[in-house]
Amino acid sequence: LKGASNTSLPIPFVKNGCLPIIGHLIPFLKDKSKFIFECQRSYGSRFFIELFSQRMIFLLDPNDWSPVIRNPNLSLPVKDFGTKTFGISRGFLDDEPIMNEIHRYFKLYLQSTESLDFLTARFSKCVRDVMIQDRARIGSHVWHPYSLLELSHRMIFEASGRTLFGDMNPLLLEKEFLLFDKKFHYFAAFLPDFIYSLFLRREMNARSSMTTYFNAHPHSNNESELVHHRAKRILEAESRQPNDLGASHTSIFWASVGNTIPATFWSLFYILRDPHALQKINEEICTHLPPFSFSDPNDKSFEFWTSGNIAKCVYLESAINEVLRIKGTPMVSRKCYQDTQISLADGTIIPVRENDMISLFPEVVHSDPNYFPEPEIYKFDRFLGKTTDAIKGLLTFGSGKTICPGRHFAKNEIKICTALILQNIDYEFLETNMNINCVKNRIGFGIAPPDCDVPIRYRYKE
Ligand code: HEM
Repeated sequence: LKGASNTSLPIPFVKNGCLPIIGHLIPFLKDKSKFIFECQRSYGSRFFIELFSQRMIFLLDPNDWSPVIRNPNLSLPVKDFGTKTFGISRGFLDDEPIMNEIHRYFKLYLQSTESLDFLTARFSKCVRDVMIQDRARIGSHVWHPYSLLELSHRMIFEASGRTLFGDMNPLLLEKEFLLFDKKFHYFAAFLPDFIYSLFLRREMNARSSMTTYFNAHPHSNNESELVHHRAKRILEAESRQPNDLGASHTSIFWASVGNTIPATFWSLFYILRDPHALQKINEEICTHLPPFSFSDPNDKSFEFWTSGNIAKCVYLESAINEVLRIKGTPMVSRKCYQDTQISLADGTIIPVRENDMISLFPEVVHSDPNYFPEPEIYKFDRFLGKTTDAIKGLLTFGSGKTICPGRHFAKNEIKICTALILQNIDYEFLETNMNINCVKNRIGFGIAPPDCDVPIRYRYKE
């Protein structure tokens, strides 16, 4: 075993499932959750594995997380994501001044109260527009057979694309997005290049089509400030290669919908089946968020759908946080960019080499009864009065300097879709007692979609 001779770490090397050259790649890609929990049972909360020649050190005890998050030599492998996952050139990603500026834009244009309110109201309007079109297509008060994931996709995909990118038609990219998204876990696993060109050619082509589209349309009318300033800065950069703008837009496009669609699915899946949650959430939506008119083109009710008013829906907030806990299974990965050491909670010091990866796996905490009593049960009011940022161990959006900058917008998107569906749509589940799990190989990248869709029928209320 290659890794065994490498052991200079004071923590065990996992022997199960390790093959020559590729190391633990197969069990890791197949079902991360199962593999990590099995390793935890055999080796405790600290162990390491190998993926090709890279060491991946797992620290599953949340008491060990803060020295990792705070260590300046460890950070989210943004450059690997950029190149391997989205095809951005390495030279461009190495341009520190540009990258720092773009990072600043994330804070400024996704998180400031003014920008967040603008994006939130615009997103509400865009979902309303999608609903108006949909209602015109299927008619009002006519039952339409569909499925819950499709409905979540339909409500989020176009509205989110238009909110960020302005007057473009996101549906032109839908087929390519779905192809790429289905195999996203391979792109985010940073595999050797030949694997992509040999086995994932269709998905590579789909990604290229999105890049080409965005290269040809760097700006659109009514684009968000984030997209506007980012595109402008990228176009000015001397380090930029021809595809970098399109690839960077593709990365934001994916980031903005790749997790929000499954999160909305799970939110509806749990809330719609819980009469008590439905009653409480319906009451507060009715009080704080004005319904819109399907017939009045000048209706401006979406302007009241601000972050402030949405935040008044405290049961909805708690219900969404509970979805983020029960289905939020990211792997918070930090790459080591310079040899360093980490001093863990019990005083153990771990030497970490350049190129090692440290992984925290919040699902271990999200499903720990010491943190969340009866963790397997969805309790819509579990987080009443608490915010996700304040809850120790709930790391659905990552942590530290690179914590997801879109998290407040993402939560508003999920809430808006859920609220608008409750306000405007009657629905019925066509099958009860379905046993639905997450797509296993998507675990580790945020919120995994369901492994099968849930048949429903819906109709617009009169
Ligand atoms: C439910 C939805 C979402 C989930 C679960 C999610 C989760 C995450 C996670 C886990 C990270 C890595 C953080 C880290 O390891 O420190 C991340 C990064 C990021 N997310 Fe999100 N995200 C969501 C929605 C969004 C949205 C709507 C946007 C943009 C509009 C967005 C933009 C980004 C960006 C730009 C980064 C990279 C940050 C950096 O380079 O520092 N995300 N997200």
